[in-house]
Amino acid sequence: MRPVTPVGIAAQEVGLVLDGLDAGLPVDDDVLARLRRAHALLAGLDPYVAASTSPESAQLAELARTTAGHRWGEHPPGAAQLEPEMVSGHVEAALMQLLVRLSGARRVLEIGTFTGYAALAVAEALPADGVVVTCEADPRAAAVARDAFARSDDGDRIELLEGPALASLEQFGEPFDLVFVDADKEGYSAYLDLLLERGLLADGALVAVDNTLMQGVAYGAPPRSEREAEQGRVIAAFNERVASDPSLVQVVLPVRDGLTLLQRRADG
Ligand SMILES: C[S@@+](CC[C@H](N)C(=O)[O-])C[C@H]1O[C@@H](n2cnc3c(N)ncnc32)[C@H](O)[C@@H]1O
Repeated sequence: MRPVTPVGIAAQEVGLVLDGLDAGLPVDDDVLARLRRAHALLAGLDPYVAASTSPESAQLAELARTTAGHRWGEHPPGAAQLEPEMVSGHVEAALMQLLVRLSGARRVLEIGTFTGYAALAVAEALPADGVVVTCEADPRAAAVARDAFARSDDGDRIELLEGPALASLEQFGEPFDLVFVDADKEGYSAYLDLLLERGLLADGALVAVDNTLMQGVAYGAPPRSEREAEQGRVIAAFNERVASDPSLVQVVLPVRDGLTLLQRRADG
């Protein structure tokens, strides 16, 4: 079957170039044309997806700017390095907003707030009596998010719990309609177990899990650091656990760094 996706076509072009180079063929105009096509296919993808997606609100655009410009400085011992690239951002948050509206969710849980972009996006899409509970371990990120929520008309629908998410989850009693898992990758399996075992998922609840492609390392792309290799192994193990659980149905969307949508089977 010939590839039909932009990424698949780009991979085929680069593969043909590599085959030629392995066979000792020269870098001629045909090779350069294939590389240029592959580059155009890949480089244009994210900007085109963003440009074709509904624009973010003014308050989300402002939070995106604040996040991009924030200087986190030295991280305290034991805390992870925070960086602007952690933000979920426009396209992924637009998808979360659509999921809120499609599912009719009223109670949403986010694990991993960072500066609050997705929480604020979800709050925008929730009905007036909806609530998003968001968990953040790092006080520096929580402070930026709290400030953004305080300045927003949608902020009164957001409850920010500061501290390790696992401890917060253990205190919840009421189930959620939609959960966005976007914190430490090592915790993903424990979060899912807890959600399932403690009855924190309402009937038909949807769980969206971020970074399930882990920059390609999850499916075998060579890692650029030992940290990346470890994160790739953790996410690959999580993906296997989800795929081998007959009580779940799931789809992995290649949105941003991969977003898995999963649900307990109705008869599971
Ligand atoms: C990728 S960012 C989240 C991005 C956010 N969802 C957004 O929409 O912009 C991951 C966040 O999870 C937080 N985090 C890491 N481990 C955590 C834990 N055990 N409990 C709660 N938050 C944690 C990090 O401090 C970081 O702010």
